[in-house]
Amino acid sequence: MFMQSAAFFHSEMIEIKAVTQRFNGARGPVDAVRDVSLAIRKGEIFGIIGRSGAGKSTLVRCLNLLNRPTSGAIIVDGKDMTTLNAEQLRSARREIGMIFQHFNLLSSRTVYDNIALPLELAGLSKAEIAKKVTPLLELVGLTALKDSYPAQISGGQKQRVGIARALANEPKVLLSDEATSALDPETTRSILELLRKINRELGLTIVLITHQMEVIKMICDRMAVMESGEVIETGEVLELFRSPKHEVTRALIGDVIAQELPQGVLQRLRARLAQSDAGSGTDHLFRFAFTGSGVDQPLLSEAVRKFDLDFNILHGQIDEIQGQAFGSLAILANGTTENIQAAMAYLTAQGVTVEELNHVI
Ligand SMILES: Nc1ncnc2c1ncn2[C@@H]1O[C@H](COP(=O)(O)OP(=O)(O)OP(=O)(O)O)[C@@H](O)[C@H]1O
Repeated sequence: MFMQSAAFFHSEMIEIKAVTQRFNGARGPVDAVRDVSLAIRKGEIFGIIGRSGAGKSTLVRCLNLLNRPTSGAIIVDGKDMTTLNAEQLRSARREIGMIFQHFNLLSSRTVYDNIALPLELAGLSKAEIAKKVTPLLELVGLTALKDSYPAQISGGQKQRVGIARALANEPKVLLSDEATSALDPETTRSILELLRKINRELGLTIVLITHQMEVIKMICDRMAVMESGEVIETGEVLELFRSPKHEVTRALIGDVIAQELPQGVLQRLRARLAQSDAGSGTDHLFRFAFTGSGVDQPLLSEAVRKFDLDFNILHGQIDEIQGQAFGSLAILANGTTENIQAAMAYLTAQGVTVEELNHVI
């Protein structure tokens, strides 16, 4: 009884302990991942975000030992992956499914046979395979397309095949390496909804890597931000959106705003901010984040009146993150430096998170 309870209370599905992955690049050794430690809980969707080259793919490939870390430990469901022999590793890998940006389907096999592949490799009979593949087709909504070939289906449908194939061995963990990066926004949303459904219905732990904050915002519970091989910030998604601490996290959030502004507006904005930075302008770009009751209070008009400012709303969004209303506004504020500072202090005191974006847009 006591022996079991230790395992029972073990709520971490994956522990990454001081992992470093060194490669010998053309210009000498490169630490693609440097001294990373993270704990990923059972049943959560954990997002890892970073710019291209930050080390996300390398880290996620360490989790199933597609990359063997140079140092450190990877513990999945209580097992240290780095100490397993070849046979043990094969069986541990069956508990970790993976999906990819370019789907990696076999073009000569039908949808059904692509999903069946891992089961064939595991030596199951045709009847056993049918028993597993049929409900998987149903789960991902592809029953009607089971006899189609990859060339005959859309990108979103291909990723659904990839997801069903990754689930065939009933894994405990699903790794997603930029699984929606090749898809349009609407298809991205439908694939992320499917991942959320699988997470809830099967209790599957999902580790998702992406370079898009939108993806994190839509489905992740907690997240880590990577830069130059290191994890620089980690926490609840809502908390990081509300008050990002690191410049890179702020810039990734700023990207969402920059992407949604029309090109002309963005150029004029950058020109105005450059003048202010050079000391001859009075514009400042801010992002205001509100949660809960702050969303529906007239705080902004109060600040404008009280401190004699002009606010030009450039971008606004009200979302739900982890079930809580979350509002974000990008505002170009114009006024004296003194008044702007006083207004921002006032808004902060009212519970608004205020962040200057001049240097990240
Ligand atoms: N096999 C390898 N040999 C040498 N260097 C490598 C190898 N794999 C990755 N790197 C280097 O490690 C760094 C991190 O790469 P990685 O692919 O993990 O980043 P990423 O965040 O996933 O970016 P992207 O989204 O562009 O793939 C890069 O500088 C890359 O050039």
